[in-house]
Amino acid sequence: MAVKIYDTTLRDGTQGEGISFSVDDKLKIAGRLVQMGFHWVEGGWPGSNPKDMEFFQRAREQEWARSHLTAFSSTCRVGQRPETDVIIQALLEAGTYWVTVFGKSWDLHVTEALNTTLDENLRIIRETIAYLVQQGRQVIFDAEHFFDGYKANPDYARAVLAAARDGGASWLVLCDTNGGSLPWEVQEITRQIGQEFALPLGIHCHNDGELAVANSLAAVQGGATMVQGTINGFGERCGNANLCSILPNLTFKMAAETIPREQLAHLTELSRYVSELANLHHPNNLPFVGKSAFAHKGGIHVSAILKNPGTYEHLNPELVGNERRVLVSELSGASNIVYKAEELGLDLDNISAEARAILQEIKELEHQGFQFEGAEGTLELMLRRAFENYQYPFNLVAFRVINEKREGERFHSEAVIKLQVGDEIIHTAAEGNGPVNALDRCLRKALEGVYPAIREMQLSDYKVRVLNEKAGTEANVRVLIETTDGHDSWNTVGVSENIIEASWQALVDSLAYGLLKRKKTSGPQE
Ligand SMILES: CC(=O)SCCNC(=O)CCNC(=O)[C@H](O)C(C)(C)COP(=O)(O)OP(=O)(O)OC[C@H]1O[C@@H](n2cnc3c(N)ncnc32)[C@H](O)[C@@H]1OP(=O)(O)O
Ligand SMILES: CC(=O)C(=O)O
Repeated sequence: MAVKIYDTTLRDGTQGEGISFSVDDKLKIAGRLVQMGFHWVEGGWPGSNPKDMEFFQRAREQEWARSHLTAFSSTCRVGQRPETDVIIQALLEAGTYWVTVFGKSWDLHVTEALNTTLDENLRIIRETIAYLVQQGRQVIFDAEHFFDGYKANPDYARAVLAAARDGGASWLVLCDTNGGSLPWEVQEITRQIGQEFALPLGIHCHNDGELAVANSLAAVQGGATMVQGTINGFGERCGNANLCSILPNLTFKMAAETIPREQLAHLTELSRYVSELANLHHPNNLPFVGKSAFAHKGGIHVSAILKNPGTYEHLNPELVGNERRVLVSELSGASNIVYKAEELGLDLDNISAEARAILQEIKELEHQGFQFEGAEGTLELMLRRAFENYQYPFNLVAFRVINEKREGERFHSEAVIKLQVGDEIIHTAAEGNGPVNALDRCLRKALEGVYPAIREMQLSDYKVRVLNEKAGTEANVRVLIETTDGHDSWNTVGVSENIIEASWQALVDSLAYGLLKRKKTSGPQE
């Protein structure tokens, strides 16, 4: 079975709240989709806005390989003829060989939204498609609200498809525009339409009932051979069918021929790239492509995947370019420690007494408020201390922070630190706009001469979480710090009832871990 993949991220995806791509972004995304072998890329609606018009002008200079670029539009307006309708003329100006036209297939929409007669709707669909075909275009017809329309008035919904066919459409796409249909309805209605119409069928689902992926797969079971959707399920209201889930399900579970299998290994990268260009967080729990899609936390799970990954994974993550991860937390068993130690290249003989001891320490620290799954830097330092006799590159002798606020003057903080580095004692002082900033500056000042690599490390995020709010200002706090060296970033954690001490722990780990990473990639420090 072959199923063609039609991407509408650049059109229906941009109808999602908070999503707006520049023309450059759209061209970049289109380029990636082409590289991966998507069959159609719907670039936008040229009659809607100048940005989409510019996209189609610039898209002519881009390489389309075996993918088709398609431009989207409504039919001509009620009472108009396509040859004089501005929206249809803009569609032709886009200059694409493929065009996608949507029309109403639910009688309610014809009378209420279009405010016209059922016959006039059939006329604008038929005449628009016939005109576009006459202008040398291949037309995909999106039958808007098809499933709702079919349930309300099946004869009229069929008449709409017949009008599109008679106009010369190449594909009939059944749309679950309001996203409220159920998989078995979609499968059965698609099957019935497939028996009545000789044209190939497509499916376009929205996710309002959280069933867009299931409905798209059901349509394929019912005979559809084109699936429309978007990357990450972006789209109007709750979004469209997510192609990042549909593609692996079709390919690996339903044995359908879609895009080349080797290209599916770029799916995770594509999904994250599109989120990045949309300036949106990439949800960890996205199936197949999310950071947590193959992350194992419970000790029982990790123990089993060490024996056979298939015990808790429905698919090999490499097939979609994702990776298996093991998290360490209070829900870990010794297996999580063994897995993590192996990943770090530490010499650990299976489940040893040391592994059990460190596991116990982790559970106790999490009870105090530490959270290691979000602080891989602190965790790695702990494991290396336990299994490799890792020594910190510096040790605290003492520090003092002075805060002063005088009426009418700015808050003033100053830190003084005494550190031991090898045999040397380093004594420094620095000011900052707050106590943590003063400590951070002072610590760097003390260490930069000995470890110049620290100059490249910047604190990129600092989060404080009060752990037992009821204790008020006496509460324990957790400080999570993210640090970057411009290429990579890492997280470290500290917990104390004193926010300065918690910050100090996380700060020290952030620099120590940065130096460790540096040593691992480029050998010993200068
Ligand atoms: C199901 C879907 O997702 S379809 C795609 C929806 N996407 C968008 O709407 C985004 C792009 N849209 C736009 O830029 C604008 O809405 C435009 C340029 C298309 C139209 O703008 P305007 O001319 O100002 O009209 P407006 O948006 O207020 O109303 C839509 C008009 O299109 C008509 N219309 C709706 N569907 C169709 C159709 N399939 N065929 C013909 N006309 C249609 C409506 O009846 C309404 O006409 P009216 O003003 O005479 O009542
Ligand atoms: C065509 C379309 O976007 C829809 O029916 O949802």
